[in-house]
Amino acid sequence: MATPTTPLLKDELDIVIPTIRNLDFLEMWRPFFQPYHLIIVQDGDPTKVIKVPEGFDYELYNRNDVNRILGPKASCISFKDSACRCFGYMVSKKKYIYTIDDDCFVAKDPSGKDINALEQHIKNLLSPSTPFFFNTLYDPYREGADFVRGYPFSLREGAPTAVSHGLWLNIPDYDAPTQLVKPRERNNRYVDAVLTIPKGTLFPMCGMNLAFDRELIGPAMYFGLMGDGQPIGRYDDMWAGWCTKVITDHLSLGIKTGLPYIWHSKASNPFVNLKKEYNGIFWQEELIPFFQSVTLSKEATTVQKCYLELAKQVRAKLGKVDGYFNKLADAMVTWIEAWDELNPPKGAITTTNGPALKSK
Ligand SMILES: O=c1ccn([C@@H]2O[C@H](COP(=O)(O)OP(=O)(O)O[C@H]3O[C@@H](CO)[C@H](O)[C@H]3O)[C@@H](O)[C@H]2O)c(=O)[nH]1
Ligand SMILES: [Mn+2]
Repeated sequence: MATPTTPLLKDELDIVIPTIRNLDFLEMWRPFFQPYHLIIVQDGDPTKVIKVPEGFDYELYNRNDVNRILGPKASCISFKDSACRCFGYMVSKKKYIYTIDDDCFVAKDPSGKDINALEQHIKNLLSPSTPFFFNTLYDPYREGADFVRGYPFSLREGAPTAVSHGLWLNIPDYDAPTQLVKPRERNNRYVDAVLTIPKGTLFPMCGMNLAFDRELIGPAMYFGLMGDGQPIGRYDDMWAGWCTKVITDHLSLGIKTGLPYIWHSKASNPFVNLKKEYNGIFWQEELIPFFQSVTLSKEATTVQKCYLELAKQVRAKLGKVDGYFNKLADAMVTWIEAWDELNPPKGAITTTNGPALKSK
């Protein structure tokens, strides 16, 4: 009788789910997610009771918990926007994070087999990336592939993978204008590939189906100031992705995109999205050149140091685009302070009582 295998990274990975809805979607993921610990970040009204399906090991945080745990530093955690999910990254104690939206379901591959998205993300994270030289046969570490002729042997060791960015079948993650002109467009194209995003190239990171190595890049995964009281929304994951990419480039880490796919079921309202996004659509024409021009010093040897240097440059160069970026630069610093308070270096004596877990 074959001994049951322990799920990969069972005790080293947390699944972070932001939610304002219910968590029925977990039933479909049960075969893949049940062995893992969930961190549920309940957004919106904290008096609303979110039912977690039986049999899952979880901790759940609502806005009252965020305020209780972070005190005044809670100001850096967005309210009424999926950006709140980054609070889950901060309170986790695990090496890896997988975050997924509550309207994302198990997709099927072309053979009709259910896709274990978590397993593919783990494979992506546990194998190196190739940011310094593009391999035309895609992921060279994958079964049945390799480096192609002309690929320098000195670069074949690759770089540690910090982020694994998955994709979506059915409802693609389009911005509001695209959603408005193509309301019925569905993504049915399953591309069987995992690519490393080359060094020096930015990308639009979507938080819907995303995994990362928290120890390599966690402090950079701040999803910004979005939603309630802010002039922008739905750019939380984009902001985190641009900050993360300049930092992984600087620290010689890799980011992969492609497999795994999930099935994205809900198209959010394009008119509501347009209101949330309109500043972002306009500002990003200034933000992209800013991130493309960012340089970090050789003293920036940790993610926190990189991030604080970045916050300084945001204030200096983007504050003139809009006063919002001064607030965001402050929030970036607060985020790092809160991160370091909740995640002191191993062996450090801590004064905080740590996050009080609300599990069952
Ligand atoms: O105020 C809110 C709104 C939503 N959530 C939770 O966040 C995710 C995503 O919500 P939703 O599926 O409604 O939004 P999409 O437009 O499909 O999401 C895309 O935009 C990104 C948001 O910037 C998101 O990551 C993308 O996938 C769900 O789990 C909601 O329950 C929330 O917590 N607060
Ligand atoms: Mn959605």
